[in-house]
Amino acid sequence: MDSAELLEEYTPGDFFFATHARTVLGSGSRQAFTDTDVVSLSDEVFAALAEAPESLAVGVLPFDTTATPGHLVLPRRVRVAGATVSAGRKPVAAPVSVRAVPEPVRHAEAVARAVKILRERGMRKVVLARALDVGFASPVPAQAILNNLVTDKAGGYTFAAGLPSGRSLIGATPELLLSRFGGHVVSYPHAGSAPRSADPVSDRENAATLAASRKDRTEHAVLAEAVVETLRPFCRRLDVPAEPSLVSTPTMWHLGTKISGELVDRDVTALRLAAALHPTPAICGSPTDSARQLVGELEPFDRGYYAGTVGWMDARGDGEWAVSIRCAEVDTRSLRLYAGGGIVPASDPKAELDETSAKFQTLLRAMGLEL
Ligand SMILES: C=C(O[C@@H]1C=C(C(=O)O)C=C[C@H]1O)C(=O)O
Repeated sequence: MDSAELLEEYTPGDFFFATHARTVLGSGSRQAFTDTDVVSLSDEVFAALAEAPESLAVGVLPFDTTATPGHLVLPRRVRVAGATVSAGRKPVAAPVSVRAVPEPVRHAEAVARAVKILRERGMRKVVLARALDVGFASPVPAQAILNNLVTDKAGGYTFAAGLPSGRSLIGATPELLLSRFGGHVVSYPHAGSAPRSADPVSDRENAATLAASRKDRTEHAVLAEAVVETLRPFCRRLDVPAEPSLVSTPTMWHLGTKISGELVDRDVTALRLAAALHPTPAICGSPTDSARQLVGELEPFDRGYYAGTVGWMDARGDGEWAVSIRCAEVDTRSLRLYAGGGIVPASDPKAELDETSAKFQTLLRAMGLEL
């Protein structure tokens, strides 16, 4: 089966996950698992895969795994092909309404409050997000949006996943939470951001400024340290570059650290490892519990499955789990786009607001919108 056909066949409710190496399409559900205890969810799913070794488990974990259930399915039909080649962009009808939640100025105020609270409480980082609600006159063309994300090469992991509500999470994220193939594990945390520019000179300047930014390097170090600390007990060897590198998508520059290791115990599955890492300070903060609580205090909405993880696992326990950012929760005639950014005591509210606007561009471009 060719990967372009899998993309063409995607219908809302299906699971779709495309990387530079493979495209996975899961349709229908022969068994579904919905649980707020991620450890038992991982174990249940792994046990079910043992009974259906030719299948895959696919799905999502939410941002707040204690409040919102993880949702995984063994699809009725799983098809896997090579890297996705797209046949070209598709038109997306213009929306009839766009509303920021909260108002941009309120987001900047929340960032200013976060900066103050971080200093008062001695916290290192919190990630604050905002949303855009977009309404359409006719059903949202989810397949066309997914198609355009693939065509734009908008992120290393282009995904769509059905949610318990019947809605779908659709996006293209650059960030790998965890992959496991045999004893080999990789995590590629991203933190520290700057927008791309159409002008090559300012584009290079933005990248150089990011690479040299003390604030962004601190923000990144908090994340890389947390990922290393969580993976260390599971690994007999862990390779951690001393310096973050510059990574890019068509819309953003980031600082990324590619961490790879060899597992002590191959019985630890990809999903268990992803659940142990989640929520990293890329999307929550540090310390984790205080940051999660602060997110609840400062954001005027529930994140649901934004800033969670999306991916697949097989019967060997191998799999790939990406951080579910640069995405939208798609309903019948509306969708909600999310974008967040890491706040540290040295953050500037206006710059953080601009960073979320830049991050919205991944989805807005796929929808043919210039905002
Ligand atoms: C939270 C998001 O992105 C995350 C936050 C980043 C940052 O603060 O610099 C960078 C990459 C992502 O880990 C998002 O896109 O919504």
